[in-house]
Amino acid sequence: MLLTEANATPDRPETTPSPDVLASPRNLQSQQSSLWTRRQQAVCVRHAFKQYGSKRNPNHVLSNLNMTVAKGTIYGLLGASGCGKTTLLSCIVGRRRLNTGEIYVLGGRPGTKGSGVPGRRVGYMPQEIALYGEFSIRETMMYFGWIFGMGTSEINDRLQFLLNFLDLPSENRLVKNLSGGQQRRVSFAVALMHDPELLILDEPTVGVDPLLRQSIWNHLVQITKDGNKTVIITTHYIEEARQAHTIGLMRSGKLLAEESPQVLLSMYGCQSLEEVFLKLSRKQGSNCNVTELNISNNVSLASLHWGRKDEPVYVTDESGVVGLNFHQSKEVLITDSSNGLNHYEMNGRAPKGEKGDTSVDCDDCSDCCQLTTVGKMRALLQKNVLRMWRNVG
Ligand SMILES: Nc1ncnc2c1ncn2[C@@H]1O[C@H](COP(=O)(O)OP(=O)(O)OP(=O)(O)O)[C@@H](O)[C@H]1O
Repeated sequence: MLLTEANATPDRPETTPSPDVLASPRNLQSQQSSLWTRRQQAVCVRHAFKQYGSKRNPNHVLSNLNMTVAKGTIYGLLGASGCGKTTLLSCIVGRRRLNTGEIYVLGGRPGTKGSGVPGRRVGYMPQEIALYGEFSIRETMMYFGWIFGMGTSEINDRLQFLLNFLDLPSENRLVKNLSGGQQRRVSFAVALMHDPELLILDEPTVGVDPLLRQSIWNHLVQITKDGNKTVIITTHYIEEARQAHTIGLMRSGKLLAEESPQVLLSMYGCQSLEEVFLKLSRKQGSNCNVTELNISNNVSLASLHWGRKDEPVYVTDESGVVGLNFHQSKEVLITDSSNGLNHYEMNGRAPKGEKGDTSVDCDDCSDCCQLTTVGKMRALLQKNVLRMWRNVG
């Protein structure tokens, strides 16, 4: 489907409408039905707008973007460097907020009851490495396992699997002494640690050798097979995304297409996804209006040299969403209190100048930032002791 809202959603089953709905005008019934279908998706983004910069000099990064990620699928999000993939993922995991638009994650809005964000229903591997350098691999896994409410023996089992699967070095090696590629794999392992329902991976295969890359994809295919797990993945290797169930081709702040790889290839009569993307980009380029030209991310796709932004990236500390950090962070969380979106600091207080309720609650609240669980206390204690100890001198 091109340049339109995705509709890969099941129809609502026949149920007896509530008295409210019976009494309402017809249009309310259809609104309710579409809200229902949005909530059935793993992720559903509607009419998303996001800009950086000032009002006078805005950098429009997301521009009326719609995205539908069905449960139990792998969704490959592709686009040239700077087109807004990381920004979109950050909004999905609740690290940033949209200017306008709606996001539903596992049935709720990020930061609200039942959304699973923040929480252990979601595993997020951010693009940047943001681990505690003075932790060993094992300590890193223990720390995040406890944060996610896992027991020590469960963590140990999972650790052995992940060390093997991701071809990691000895569990006793300190993170700061690992190569960049190894650190990225530790970061990936952290996202997989608690076996989340929704995995959001921002370029997990960068710097990974082709054999391991293939086994990572095999694993993703395997975990989504029974329909209970969903993966959103961005990658520089456009052809590897053929293994995804759905591909979202992103350019200039929107999705040019959202379809299965096979449908895209046959629809555009192309041999490769890269060709499809070029065709669509040219088409969009020729339709471009003034507003779109103002968008900063019209990077030629031909080169596909997808570099990195040099902006510092905010990392949520101890939130159970991102949790990876070289330094202590006061990253804000987002909650949605009756129609409005608010920022919150990790201590639950609204930042200066912002009003709001301090509750950030969700159904599976044992891991929410609002509650301090035994595991979380243990993890924080371990973190502070280790960091103090290893930084002596
Ligand atoms: N915190 C920020 N403040 C201002 N501008 C930002 C910020 N973060 C990103 N941008 C800008 O927003 C645009 C989209 O960036 P984003 O990181 O989302 O792109 P991307 O598609 O993930 O790129 P890449 O593939 O290189 O990681 C870029 O022009 C970038 O410079």
